[in-house]
Amino acid sequence: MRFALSRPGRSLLADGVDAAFTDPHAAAAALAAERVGLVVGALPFDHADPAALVTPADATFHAGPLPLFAGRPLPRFNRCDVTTRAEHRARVAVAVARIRAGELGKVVLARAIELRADGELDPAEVFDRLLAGSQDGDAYLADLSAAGPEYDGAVLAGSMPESLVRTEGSRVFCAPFAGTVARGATEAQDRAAAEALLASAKDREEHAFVVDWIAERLAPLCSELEVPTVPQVASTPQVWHLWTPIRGRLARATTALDVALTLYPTPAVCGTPADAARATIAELEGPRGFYGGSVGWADSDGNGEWMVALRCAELRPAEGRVRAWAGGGIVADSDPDAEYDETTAKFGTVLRALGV
Ligand SMILES: C=C(O[C@H]1C=CC=C(C(=O)O)[C@@H]1O)C(=O)O
Repeated sequence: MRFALSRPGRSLLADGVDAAFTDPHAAAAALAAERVGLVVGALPFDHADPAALVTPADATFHAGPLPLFAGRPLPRFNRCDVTTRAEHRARVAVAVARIRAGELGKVVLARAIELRADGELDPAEVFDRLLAGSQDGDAYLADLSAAGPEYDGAVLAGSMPESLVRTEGSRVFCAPFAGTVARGATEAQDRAAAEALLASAKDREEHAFVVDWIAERLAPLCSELEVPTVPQVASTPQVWHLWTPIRGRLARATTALDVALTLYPTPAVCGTPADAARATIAELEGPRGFYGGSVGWADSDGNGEWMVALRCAELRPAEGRVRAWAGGGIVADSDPDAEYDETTAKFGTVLRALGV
């Protein structure tokens, strides 16, 4: 399996390679000129890094989520934290100081963990468990080999309902997520957590940066654009998020990949102003690879969907190695301990899938 995207509405499984692209703009141009009919794969967090995009030899669309495949046992994993609690807290404190000094409005800081498998690591099995653990049938898998020798045999797999962009011909939808609270232990605590999130000025501010960014970039492309002013709440099994459904109509024929390239990385994974946020992330974290990028597909008829690459792990089956990231949006009122705990809750998606 080279590529899989499971979504509640429409899913795609793809295999084989007819053409490969490290430059996403070349892939978008090939789609627009109808030299290829379909492109699938992953975009890295940093636009300067190579993408892992292919025109697959075989592709099958499914109505609704993908079915679960036959389960094989996973190996056991030994875990180590790449970023310690103290390091993450210190990074958050630096970011808060810069935001309070007016250098930045928001920046998303992530930490990484690494896991070593004691047996065969099968990406299809990890994908299956991510899908089984999701609430609404959301999961993705993208072979990263097309990005070059550094990624030979590497696979990105994750599960998160945040859709960067979906296009159906001229119709365009975005579902930005930002602002988080962990799920409550009882039904009453869970409901109270969601209500507190909706009422949180800090989380509303964090969320507004993302909605404003998307609206600003979509507006020039659209003849109609609907941007709700009040967010809603949505859950994963681990956390509640604020999210906003944005809908529009594209003024000119374009591909979903072109729209994704215009929008990503949004301030749900990077920050505002984008250049200052990107520089802060590079300085405090180092390279992110494909975490915070996007995974999806686009066809030459203007259809496609690109997910925000979050709640994910990069799998290196030949080395039995897994690296996962989780981050959070930092604004002026962010608290370093709460931010660390938020990343712990977000890691739950990948760790539960790996049985850790
Ligand atoms: C950066 C991540 O989540 C983003 C998506 C939703 C909520 C977020 C937040 O509340 O900080 C983040 O912007 C991550 O999962 O690593």
